Amino acid sequence: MALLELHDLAVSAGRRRPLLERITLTVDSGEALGLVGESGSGKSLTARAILKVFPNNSQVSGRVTFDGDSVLDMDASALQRYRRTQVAMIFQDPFAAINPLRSIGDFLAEGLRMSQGLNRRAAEERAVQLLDSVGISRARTRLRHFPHEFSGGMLQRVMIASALGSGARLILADEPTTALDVSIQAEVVLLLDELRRENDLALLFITHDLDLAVAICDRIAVMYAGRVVEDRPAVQLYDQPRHPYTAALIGCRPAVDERVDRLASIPGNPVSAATAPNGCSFNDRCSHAVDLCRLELPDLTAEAEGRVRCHRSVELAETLVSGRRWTA
Ligand SMILES: Nc1ncnc2c1ncn2[C@@H]1O[C@H](COP(=O)(O)OP(=O)(O)OP(=O)(O)O)[C@@H](O)[C@H]1O
Repeated sequence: MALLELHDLAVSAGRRRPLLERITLTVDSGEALGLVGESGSGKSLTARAILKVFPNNSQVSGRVTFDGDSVLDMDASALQRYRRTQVAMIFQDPFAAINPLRSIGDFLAEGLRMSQGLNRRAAEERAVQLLDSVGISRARTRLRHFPHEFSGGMLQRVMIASALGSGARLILADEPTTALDVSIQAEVVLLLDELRRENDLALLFITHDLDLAVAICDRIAVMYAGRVVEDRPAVQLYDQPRHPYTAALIGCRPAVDERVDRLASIPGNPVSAATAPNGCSFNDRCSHAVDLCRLELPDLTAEAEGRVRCHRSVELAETLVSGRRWTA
């Protein structure tokens, strides 16, 4: 049984079309799943659905199951326990996710008291250990510091420490390095990756950066306009994409060994589920689209060790751009 399972999840917020549609995904214990797609594709909504957080007045159908328990059926106290002890979220901007008026020590200790039931002294000792484990020196002194005395990278380390301390089995990381200085993004991602492996944690890693996802994830689900369009082992998906959108994401990355004057982009604009065309949502940007693609939404079907939502994926398999051509 998967640790986390989303089955046929749909979320509508009073619009003509659902914001999320037919989302079926699994994450096993200790597995890292990358959730990749352009802005507005529904990545963050999916992550929030795992915590049973939905837009106001939304209609929700389908299932979210964690370790066999239905998250959408949890009452308030079960939900609170689940959010405190089973799933930890790391957000894009750590400054926005932490109370600026409380010390780092108070922040960590409060989490530890609530999730682990530790008393004040034990929580402080554990907080020191946790800061050590995420590479923050002079940990005991640092506990008395306030968020504004930390850099973004350091504060994101604190968030990782807090996630580890909660005992969560699944970490939801929503673009955890986007708000950080480029020079420290890699450090934070590597730390998250290392600690996740050491502690055998599952990870849902949300990013628009396919390269990053391939580097640290076992599997990748690509989203487009509120739907999953490809979900396959990371290396296979990168080397031999089966959906034209995945191939387009790979194709518009700059080559490592090329001088880049201008970043390539996929022609057309990303669409949200609400504005997607009929049939395959990607059809108006896809150079391989045929009439069928404009008429009928393809199913997400089992293919190439994963699942792909494209009428033409099998016949295009040899044609689509591969990530390999960039890896000299
Ligand atoms: N509270 C809300 N009410 C109505 N629509 C919403 C709400 N939150 C998000 N949406 C819409 O749902 C779609 C998906 O949003 P989501 O934030 O999940 O995208 P994303 O893939 O995470 O994008 P980004 O990379 O920019 O964060 C967007 O079209 C967005 O406008």
